[in-house]
Amino acid sequence: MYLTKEEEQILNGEAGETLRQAIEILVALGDIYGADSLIPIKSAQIAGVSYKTIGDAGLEWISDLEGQVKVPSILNPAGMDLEDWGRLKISPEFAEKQKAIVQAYKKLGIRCECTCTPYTLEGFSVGYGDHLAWSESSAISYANSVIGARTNREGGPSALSAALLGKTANYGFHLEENRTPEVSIRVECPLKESDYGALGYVAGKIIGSQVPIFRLKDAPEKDELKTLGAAMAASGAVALYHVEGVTPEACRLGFEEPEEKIIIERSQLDEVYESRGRACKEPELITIGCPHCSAVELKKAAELLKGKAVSKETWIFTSRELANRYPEYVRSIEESGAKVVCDTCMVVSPATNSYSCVMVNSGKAFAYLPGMCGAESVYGNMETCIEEATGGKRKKAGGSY
Ligand SMILES: C[C@@](O)(CCOP(=O)(O)O)CC(=O)O
Ligand code: SF4
Repeated sequence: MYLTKEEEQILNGEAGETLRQAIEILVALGDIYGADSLIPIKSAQIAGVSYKTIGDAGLEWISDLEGQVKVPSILNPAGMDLEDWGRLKISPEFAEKQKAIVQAYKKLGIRCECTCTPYTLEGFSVGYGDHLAWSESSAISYANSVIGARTNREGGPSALSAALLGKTANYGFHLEENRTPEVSIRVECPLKESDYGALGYVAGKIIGSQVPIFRLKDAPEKDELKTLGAAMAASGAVALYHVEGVTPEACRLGFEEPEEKIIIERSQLDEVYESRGRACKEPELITIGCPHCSAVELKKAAELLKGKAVSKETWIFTSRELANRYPEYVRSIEESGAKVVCDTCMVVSPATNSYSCVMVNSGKAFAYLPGMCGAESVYGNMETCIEEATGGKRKKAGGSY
């Protein structure tokens, strides 16, 4: 791989040990994947924040790093709500470690709003064709597919290295030729909301890490694309997809039909919804917001919960910025007894590990909860999740239940 004189000096340790390590990681990846050079990036999104997933070894590594990131950089969800960790009964020991991890990242100049939907935040804009180094799989999929930006599936350490250098190795999805669809997926039935999560769950299992182009009957909304991509990245390893007539590259570049073709039927999606009888019958916990809820999703949850009371533990995850921007939605949700939780999620928080059956409206959470939290997962749309949470109960006049 070609390195500039300055990059050579960094590799020789002339800019300090942190940058030497960082460039070493990027050069190693570049050599493995055949990159010609390092290229500048617009931003970095760094996964590997929850103490539950990175542990003491991760904390130690980050704490030893020095210097400042060179591009706008932001963190993925942590293991707890950083302002109110007691509400999901996180232990003080965990909280101490988690705070230390976030502090260590902050010292490097990284924004500590912990979210997997950074593209919704003020001052973190991402545009078509931008090169990025992002590492949370749903955010990667959204940036690549829905925005038309360019990022590989970075790991936490490589995204952090890229943030510190302001560069990444030029291979994979940074190159136009690797962004062409390899398989076409036709779906004839109409799709709505959580159907896209079910579709992503089914599609990801079939296509693994291929780049698909979807031919759909309806044009999905942004949140539906978010949920589709998140699920495909979890049940498979899809980092980029196109939707004919919808996503920017499909519209601008007009791809040819790939040779490999798949048809997904309604019955395959129905099987995901039918998980309830198979896995567990009685969810003890309801979780919404994987990926983190958008303003539209928060509003919908608030409307569905208005005047109702939850009888089961119910957590709704979003970014702190959106929760602060829409206090009226948060109020409506919390008046029902449900909790709006920021900075974390049902997958990376240790809180979920104390439940054995969890209901979700996310194909990604559906795929990950058994492995990452030891809980069976049950799939439903947001309405069904809220019905399950409230048991159909309405709040009595005067506010008592
Ligand atoms: C589950 C996931 O969304 C977040 C957990 O990863 P981490 O704790 O940020 O390394 C990982 C991913 O899918 O990229
Ligand atoms: S909410 Fe879902 S998409 Fe976001 S970090 Fe957690 S598991 Fe990943």
